[in-house]
Amino acid sequence: QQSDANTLNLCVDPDWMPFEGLIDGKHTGIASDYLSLFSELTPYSFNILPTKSWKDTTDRLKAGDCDLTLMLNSSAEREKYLSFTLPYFFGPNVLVSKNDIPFMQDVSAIGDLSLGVVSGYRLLEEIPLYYPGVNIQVVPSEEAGLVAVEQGVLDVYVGSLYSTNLLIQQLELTSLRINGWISIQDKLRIGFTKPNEALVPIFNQAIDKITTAQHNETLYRWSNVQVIKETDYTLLYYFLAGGSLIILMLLWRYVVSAKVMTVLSNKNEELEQVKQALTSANKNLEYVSFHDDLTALYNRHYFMSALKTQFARLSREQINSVIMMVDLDFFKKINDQHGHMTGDKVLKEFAGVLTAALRAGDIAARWGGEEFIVLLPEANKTQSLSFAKRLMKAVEQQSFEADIQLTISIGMSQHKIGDSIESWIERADTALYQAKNEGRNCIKELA
Ligand SMILES: Nc1nc2c(ncn2[C@@H]2O[C@H](COP(=O)(O)OP(=O)(O)OP(=O)(O)O)[C@@H](O)[C@H]2O)c(=O)[nH]1
Repeated sequence: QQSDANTLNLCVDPDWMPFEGLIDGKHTGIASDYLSLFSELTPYSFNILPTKSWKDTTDRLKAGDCDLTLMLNSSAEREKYLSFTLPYFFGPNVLVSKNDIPFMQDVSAIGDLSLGVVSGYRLLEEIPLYYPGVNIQVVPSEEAGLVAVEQGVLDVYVGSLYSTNLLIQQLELTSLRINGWISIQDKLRIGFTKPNEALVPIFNQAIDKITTAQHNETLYRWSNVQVIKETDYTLLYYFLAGGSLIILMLLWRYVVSAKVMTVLSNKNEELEQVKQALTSANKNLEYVSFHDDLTALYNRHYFMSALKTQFARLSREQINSVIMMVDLDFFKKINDQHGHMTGDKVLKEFAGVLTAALRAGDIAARWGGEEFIVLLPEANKTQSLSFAKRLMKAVEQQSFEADIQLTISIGMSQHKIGDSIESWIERADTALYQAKNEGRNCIKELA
């Protein structure tokens, strides 16, 4: 249902502030900041199809009316109809209860208490998996869950720190406290419907380009996280007039509650620190597991999983695509003559030259040592040959560390009917072997 090739139909969650919302039909929240970034960093523009609820949004994604949604966790259920980018926004999930429940370090501390979870949220799939036996009560929305805790119908509610905290403030649910945290974090990604899964690597590249400063700016603009700790002094004033005995009693009560508040406030600080440490550790882990640390290109593991995601569609629709193996010639000599450190610099410089030559949607990765692999989806023979020649020329013109004159050998294979991922890569590898045997600094192709 795309209105033109570069316009995507976007469905959002109309009621999940500060992540996103539709206010008078206008998209707002953290997701709207990221939408502006994606409009700049990709060739796509977005047409927002208004929906009434998150359920309506998921129904329209399943029906294929929308092409994507911007901020959601992946889950086994959602993988059935969506393909996900890398996560780009991380946030903790917290436990909310009335004041009189002690601080809860994770879901296991809940015991027999009832726990409210919103219908359709991924937490509903994952909490029973990680914490079997918890007394879960399904609620229709975050607001309904928090109000149920305020009214004593539910003991605890679990949800995102940012959205629950905003709702507690907006609805003035002053008896509620953010009173613990759970180890299941939100890792929010873009979800594309299956017919649009080819866009995943393009948006992954855009996500890679978002700077830490841009992430932080968005987080600070919208999160405004102030864990609520207000004390109601009205009763105190009233009883003060009543007599010194009552004053003494109240003073005693006040001292006790102040102590509780201090403990709570320390816990909230701890929670904030844990949250920050978790967020950056997770980001780092994601990055390290998908990238090569020397060249900062994707690694073999990421390449294989991205290829797997695209392969079914390329095969099914018989889309012309090419795999290219690129190997630096006589690299051992460079190490031997100039040292390993110089060798490392040359590898990094080459990765820069390779990255600059890519089109949006191409995926390049370090295959191992001085060998690199490139997937050119939707490229015919002429286009891929011209890419290979352009790359060889760029390497020839690059002034590498220590004035090294580098050349490369390239083996290419066009995807053909009946190919498996392995047979396709193996032909590119054989073509590279031939290029090496025929004197290097050349391109060989196996159909
Ligand atoms: N500096 C550096 N060298 C590496 C790295 N990984 C692999 N190498 C070196 O790359 C060299 C590859 O040598 P060979 O497989 O003989 O290939 P070659 O010398 O490039 O020769 P041809 O590929 O046949 O042209 C070895 O000396 C490895 O030690 C790395 O991360 N840094």
